[in-house]
Amino acid sequence: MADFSSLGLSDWLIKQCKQLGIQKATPVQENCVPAILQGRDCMGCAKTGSGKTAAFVLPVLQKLSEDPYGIFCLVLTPTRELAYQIAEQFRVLGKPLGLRDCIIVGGMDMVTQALELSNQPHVVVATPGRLADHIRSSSTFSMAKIQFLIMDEADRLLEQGCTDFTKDLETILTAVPAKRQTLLFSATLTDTLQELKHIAMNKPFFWESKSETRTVEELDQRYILTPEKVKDAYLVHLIQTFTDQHDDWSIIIFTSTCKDCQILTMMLQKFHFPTISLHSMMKQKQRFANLAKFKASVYKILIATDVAARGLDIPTVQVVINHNTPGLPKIYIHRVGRTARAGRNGVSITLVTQYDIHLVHSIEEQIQTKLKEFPVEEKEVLKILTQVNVTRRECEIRLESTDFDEKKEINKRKQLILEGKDPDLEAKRKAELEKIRSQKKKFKQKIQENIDKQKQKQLKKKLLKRKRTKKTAQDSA
Ligand SMILES: Nc1ncnc2c1ncn2[C@@H]1O[C@H](COP(=O)(O)OP(=O)(O)OP(=O)(O)O)[C@@H](O)[C@H]1O
Repeated sequence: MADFSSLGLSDWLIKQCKQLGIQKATPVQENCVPAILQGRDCMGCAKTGSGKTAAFVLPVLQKLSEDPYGIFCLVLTPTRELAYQIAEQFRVLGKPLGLRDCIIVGGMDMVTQALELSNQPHVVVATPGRLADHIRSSSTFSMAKIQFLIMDEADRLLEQGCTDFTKDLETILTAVPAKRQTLLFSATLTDTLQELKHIAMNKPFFWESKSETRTVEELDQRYILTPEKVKDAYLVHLIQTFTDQHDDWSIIIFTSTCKDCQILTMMLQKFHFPTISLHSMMKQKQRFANLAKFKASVYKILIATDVAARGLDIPTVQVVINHNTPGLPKIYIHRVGRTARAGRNGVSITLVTQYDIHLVHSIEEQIQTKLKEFPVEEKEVLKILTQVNVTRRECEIRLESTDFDEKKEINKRKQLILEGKDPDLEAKRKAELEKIRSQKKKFKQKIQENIDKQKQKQLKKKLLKRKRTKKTAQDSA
């Protein structure tokens, strides 16, 4: 690992790093910092927990100190919690500069944010949706002079997943100047490289950590094969074992849906585990409060959806449990990357049902590592099976008696309205699309059936012809 002084960083920044216990540059910092200081666009792809944030924060602060003005730098990131974490790094490292930052994320007061933006902060850290709203609705601030556009978790920002940022990114990209430095970072950049090259247009410096595996060596990656019905009993057993054995361990459990996240939280609380949840159906203030309590180890277990899968840096997390096997290797890489960060050790355990085995194979292929089985005393699990499943059912019934599903529907409708769509028309459009899709499927099936029939006919004809030729040959012989 290189000394920060050899990277071209100023003494005050090196001193600031030292105060934080950051002595030597990690490879992504060693390679990207000099290129950024030279004024180049940069794409950095390095494993989770390898210090990508400081790789862009440090050179930006150095450039800012040479010519301080606002708004100098815009950082985009997919989740609200991550925006706060990045802003914190800017604030801590940029303290000697008297850095002014501003966080623009959904779920928080828009008027306060507009005021902060009009005060020309040096650095704006934002999620795309809320920033685009401000750009569309306000003329009290300008992004026209920014020198740096940074996209952290850049591949997620470009993905058209459950949250599609495309339109908001278009709005933001028209508000920032063409002459700028663009920096793109993620642990999984490679799938979206071509799209990203359109954003970082000036022959970007591309750096990718050279390693066969895509997860860190310090991570012990395990799986447990379990029938769906026994999954929760395994979960309770695992947590009981870890909490019995380690006082200071924190655990993140990832679930596939907000509802599952809520039910599991209720269930583990019933078993008196110090559990708290994080998902997108919660009010933003509650989300921040829960995360803060987990970070402070007031609660040792965080149950979360993929809203917590990327970027979050919580050193006490020793274990990540995937309650569902992630459908995409990329999601797996980010989830398990919440532990074993910055050279520490960690364990990940993925609960796998018989229907998920193909997913595990594609994860293993991508990460170039075989997951090992996690040994569990099955007898112990079976002992608690009935109690766990009864408790889960009770929690499900309790949740059904609240307006959780209704809230979800309302949230969906709210989101559509914010996007300028009519929820009823959208529902109709979706139903029609579904109808067309199923008609197409039926049509395809019919065509396939016809092709198969024709093939069979041709085959029969061929066989018959062959038989006849053989017979004529025999006759003439
Ligand atoms: N040079 C360094 N030496 C030691 N620790 C470092 C160094 N640089 C950063 N760190 C620490 O490493 C941890 C992980 O860094 P960071 O959050 O930037 O990782 P990342 O690469 O962005 O991970 P992810 O892909 O999960 O977002 C942080 O706690 C950070 O303070």
